[in-house]
Amino acid sequence: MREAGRLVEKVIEGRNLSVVWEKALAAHAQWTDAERGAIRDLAWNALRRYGRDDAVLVRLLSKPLPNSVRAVLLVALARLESRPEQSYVVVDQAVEAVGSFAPALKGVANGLLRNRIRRADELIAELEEDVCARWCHPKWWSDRVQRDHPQHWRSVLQAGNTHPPMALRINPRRTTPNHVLAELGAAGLAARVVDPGALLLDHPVPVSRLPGFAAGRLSVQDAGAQHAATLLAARDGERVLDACSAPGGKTAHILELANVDLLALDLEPVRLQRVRDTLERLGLSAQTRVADAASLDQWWDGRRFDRILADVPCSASGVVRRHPDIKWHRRERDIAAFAANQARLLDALWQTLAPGGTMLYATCSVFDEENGAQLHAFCARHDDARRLSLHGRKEVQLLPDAEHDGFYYAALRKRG
Ligand SMILES: C[S@@+](CC[C@H](N)C(=O)[O-])C[C@H]1O[C@@H](n2cnc3c(N)ncnc32)[C@H](O)[C@@H]1O
Repeated sequence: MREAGRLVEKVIEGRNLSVVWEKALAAHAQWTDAERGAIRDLAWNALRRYGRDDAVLVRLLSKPLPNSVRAVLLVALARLESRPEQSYVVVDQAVEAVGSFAPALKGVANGLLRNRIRRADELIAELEEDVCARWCHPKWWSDRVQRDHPQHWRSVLQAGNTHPPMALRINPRRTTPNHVLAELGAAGLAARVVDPGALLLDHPVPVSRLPGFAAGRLSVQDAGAQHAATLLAARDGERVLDACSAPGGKTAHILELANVDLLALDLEPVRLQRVRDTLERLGLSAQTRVADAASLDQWWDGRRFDRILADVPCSASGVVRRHPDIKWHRRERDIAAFAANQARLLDALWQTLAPGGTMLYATCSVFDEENGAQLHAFCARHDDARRLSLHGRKEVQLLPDAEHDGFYYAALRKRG
């Protein structure tokens, strides 16, 4: 609980969860897979529920506590919710964790958690009126989801607070779904096919337990993300641009499905190296280049592409259960900044698309400003752009659920 508390403490002080997690892993190479999994679960769950449990702390504390103690209490409050049958064990663990670095505050921690157990019903009733506490999302965020998805806003917010599913992508160049299902079964891992080439594990496991991963027979990729390569539908011999490619899941999928000449760009050198590593593991090849995709003079040689995947940086509001710190760090004004950058990328990339070519626009957002409204504005600016139908619709908005994360896709054809 102390280690999970350290992660939560850094996040409430404004740090990025993925970065602090990578650093913690590097500093504790001795942690076993089970320890890593347990610490990760505790910290991620606490951050998914932060809006609610922070409101509980506000109600139960009479004076402020150091962030280190608050963080352990947040971990313990989330645990009390998920394991009510172990409530007194949770209290003991939390008190011991606080005692290890702030012995004078053990009593406060103990009293607060026992108070939370005693007053559970009363607190639930009080928090019902507080939107942030009720939905565990900032109010501006839940208001926006409600406005953009009036039919489904509750399920979107609820999905954002759950443990995400773990999906696998089969590399058809090396194996088949049936073969992978058999290999997983032999390793004691139950899974089912959810889309052609996509399997959903019944229970997430560390990658090291996946048979065939190192040999490149499969990859971990959300089932919703796997729509990108199939919707792009690149054909053998085409010239393809993956404009924002890192860490490379979609790049690899495109290359698994067709023999194309692919250029993968990304702004971040460290992230682009992950694309190269992934391609090597899977036995695939592409040109890779560090560049700002919108600055054509940095990277474009003037030869146009038949297909472009623009999987642009976005709010990540469709994958928030995987990155729960995002909910608390984003500000509403960030969404307009993302949308402006997306428009800049789209306008630049459009120039590099061949007449008759296709650009697939993708985000992992559920906010309309980055999705439908973005495409609407793009088409108003470019009279040589025509929306292509995707599965009979002008766009695909996947909302997060038990099988996949939230993604948005729209395809544009350039007049020939
Ligand atoms: C949504 S992620 C891409 C995920 C990737 N397509 C995949 O499936 O693995 C967006 C990526 O865009 C990169 N990026 C952000 N701004 C960029 C820019 N101006 N030009 C190129 N890449 C950019 C980020 O570094 C990040 O890796």
